[in-house]
Amino acid sequence: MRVLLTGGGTGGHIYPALAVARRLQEMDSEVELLYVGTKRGLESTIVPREKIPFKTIEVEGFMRSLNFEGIKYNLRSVHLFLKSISEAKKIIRTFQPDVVLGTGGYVSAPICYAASKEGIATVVHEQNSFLGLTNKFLLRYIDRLAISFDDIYEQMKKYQEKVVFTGNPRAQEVNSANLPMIDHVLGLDVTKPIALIFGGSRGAPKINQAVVEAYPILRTRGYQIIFVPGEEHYKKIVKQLNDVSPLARNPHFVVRPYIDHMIDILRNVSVIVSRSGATTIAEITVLGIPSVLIPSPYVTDDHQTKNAQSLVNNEAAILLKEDQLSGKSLLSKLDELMNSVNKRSFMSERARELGQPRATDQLIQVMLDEVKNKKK
Ligand SMILES: CC(=O)N[C@H]1[C@@H](OP(=O)(O)OP(=O)(O)OC[C@H]2O[C@@H](n3ccc(=O)[nH]c3=O)[C@H](O)[C@@H]2O)O[C@H](CO)[C@@H](O)[C@@H]1O
Repeated sequence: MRVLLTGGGTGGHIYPALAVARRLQEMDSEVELLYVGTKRGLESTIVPREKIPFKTIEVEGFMRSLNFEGIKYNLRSVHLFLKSISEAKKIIRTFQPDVVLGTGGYVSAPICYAASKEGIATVVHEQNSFLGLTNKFLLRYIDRLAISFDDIYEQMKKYQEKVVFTGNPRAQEVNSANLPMIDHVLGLDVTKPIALIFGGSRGAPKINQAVVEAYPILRTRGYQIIFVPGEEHYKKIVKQLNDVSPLARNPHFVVRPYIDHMIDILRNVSVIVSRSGATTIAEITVLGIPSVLIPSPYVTDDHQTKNAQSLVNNEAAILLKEDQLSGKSLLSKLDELMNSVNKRSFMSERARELGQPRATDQLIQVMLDEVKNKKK
């Protein structure tokens, strides 16, 4: 079977596609994969490292504001989009996939559109509790839309028969990974609580700033912390922290620009402080990790607040709004969780109730069903 995967820009769109890729390879050693992304998206570094054949096309998003600059930018995007459809068709005709899976981000629009026009089984996965712009556009052309939050169903209107609930495939991957038992991770003792602080796949300056503000007190608490400010912000943040107190003298406070093998870390942390991107949510719930969620207010239709709310409503996470985020509030939420085993185990159970441990297999089944349907 030949499977074309596409999706990108940020990790939240890439890791679900990779979870499907790895599971397909486990199920069928003969499966042929091709991943199509853009040069600028994170996929251009993440996917080749996974040794999955990778091709790029040029495509850009649209600007929401319609001032002169916005219109100029959007005209260029329309031009690129039309060009990218013919590039996509070429890739599809050469690779001849049995099925195409799109996991969102601009790049999946021309690929999934072209695939459906070429009569190929096309499945799109939406990670969020809100239908993204790309997926909204694709809905009328594709065969199935797989979703991760039930309440999105209402937004589908006349396309509801295409919608199927699978969950986010990254959940099954992090849950079923066969990892050796270890006693240390990044030099920290896994038998004692570790908190992981990060701001999605690209880092979040406001979260980074709050950590820098909290650091003078945080370092004296002696908590084990893994802090991931994001590649782009790493150098500046390390300098700011070192100015307060050299990191070398605080071995329980580990800072990394990006974590390549997040599964190893996730399986060994007791608390997470992060944005509420949908794929992070899928990981937190399936593993039952207590969390402090700080939704990004800069995303479409405030969807990260909706993502976070699904956990908060089940008492599985603490919500910290960005406008209330400071060194002080971050420290107080961290204290609340790091100092109470009972609270952590209660939240852990509540989070796990929302986990989706069979999501990859369910999504693959939908893809296989569509391949069969096309052959009928
Ligand atoms: C600003 C923005 O547009 N964010 C969107 C983007 O977020 P973003 O890409 O940040 O997505 P998520 O939080 O959903 O996923 C991040 C992924 O990156 C991984 N990770 C993160 C840091 C690191 O060092 N190493 C690593 O592997 C996480 O474990 C997770 O698997 O896509 C999500 C899924 O559509 C959306 O819900 C978010 O709203």
